[in-house]
Amino acid sequence: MKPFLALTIAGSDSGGGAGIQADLKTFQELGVFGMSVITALTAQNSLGVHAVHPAPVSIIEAQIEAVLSDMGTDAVKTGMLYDGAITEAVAWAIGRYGVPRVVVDPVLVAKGGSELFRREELDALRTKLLPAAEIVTPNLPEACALLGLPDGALRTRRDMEQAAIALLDFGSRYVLLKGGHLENEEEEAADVLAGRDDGPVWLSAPRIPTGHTHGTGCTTAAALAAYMARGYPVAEAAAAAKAFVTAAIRASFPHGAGTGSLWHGAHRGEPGGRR
Ligand SMILES: Nc1ncnc2c1ncn2[C@@H]1O[C@H](COP(=O)(O)OP(=O)(O)OP(=O)(O)O)[C@@H](O)[C@H]1O
Ligand SMILES: Cc1ncc(COP(=O)(O)O)c(N)n1
Repeated sequence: MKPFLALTIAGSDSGGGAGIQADLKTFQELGVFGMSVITALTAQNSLGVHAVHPAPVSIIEAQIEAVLSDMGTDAVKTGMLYDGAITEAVAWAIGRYGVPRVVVDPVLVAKGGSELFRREELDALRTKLLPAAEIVTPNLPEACALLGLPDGALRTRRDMEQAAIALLDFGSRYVLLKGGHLENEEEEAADVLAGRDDGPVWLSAPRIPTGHTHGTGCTTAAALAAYMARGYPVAEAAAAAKAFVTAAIRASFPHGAGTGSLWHGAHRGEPGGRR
């Protein structure tokens, strides 16, 4: 048996809840063999990002080359890319190796507000990477930044639908706009999926009353990539990823003194707690 393969190109989170660590846990949970290209090291815990050390572009290119020239992959997921030069190198390599399915999570800011990407170099994401994506998965602040809108400009479901459709102009086939940050949606955590050929579809789940949501975005995009690696069409992969992340948020736990982590094994239904 040869398993399906997925490659994450992202930053390392020492706390284990987001970035490369969340992605590899999610791939494994969903029966997909995970591989990784590390773009940056972060010293991170529940209280925030304490230090960031980007990798040189040459070692990022070497990691991608090592994996894709020999092993190949069924899907790629990108996360924290830190700056324009790394973004361009990743976009180029994805194009060179003809990666079949590409999920771009345009990570800009961590939960606590630390910048994980150089804002002034956002054009590299817009013009180089988004056209290579089958699907891009911004949260509301990321959608505002990509569209050049002021932060907080997207406040209603109608705003979200319009923004998701507008984001398609950057060239991806689909946009999954995540509504975790939509403050006036008390009852539901609702995301909208827009496609070039399909009208917007809403994916909703009950909003879970927890502050322990470190890594929700990475986990969603990684689950999407895992299901896409397994051959699911985008709409089915997005619905399955939503179910996976909702279960992981429901089983989230205090992990440090600040924002706690998701439990990626929750979908198995096993109790994860200590005795
Ligand atoms: N409290 C919650 N209960 C249920 N689902 C949630 C909750 N918060 C976020 N979600 C869901 O989690 C997924 C990730 O969305 P979110 O908007 O939080 O991503 P993100 O902003 O990229 O993550 P982060 O804020 O960690 O960077 C979405 O499907 C969203 O609807
Ligand atoms: C290395 C790294 N990558 C991404 C995020 C964002 O995390 P999320 O949006 O999933 O909370 C993070 N905090 N650290």
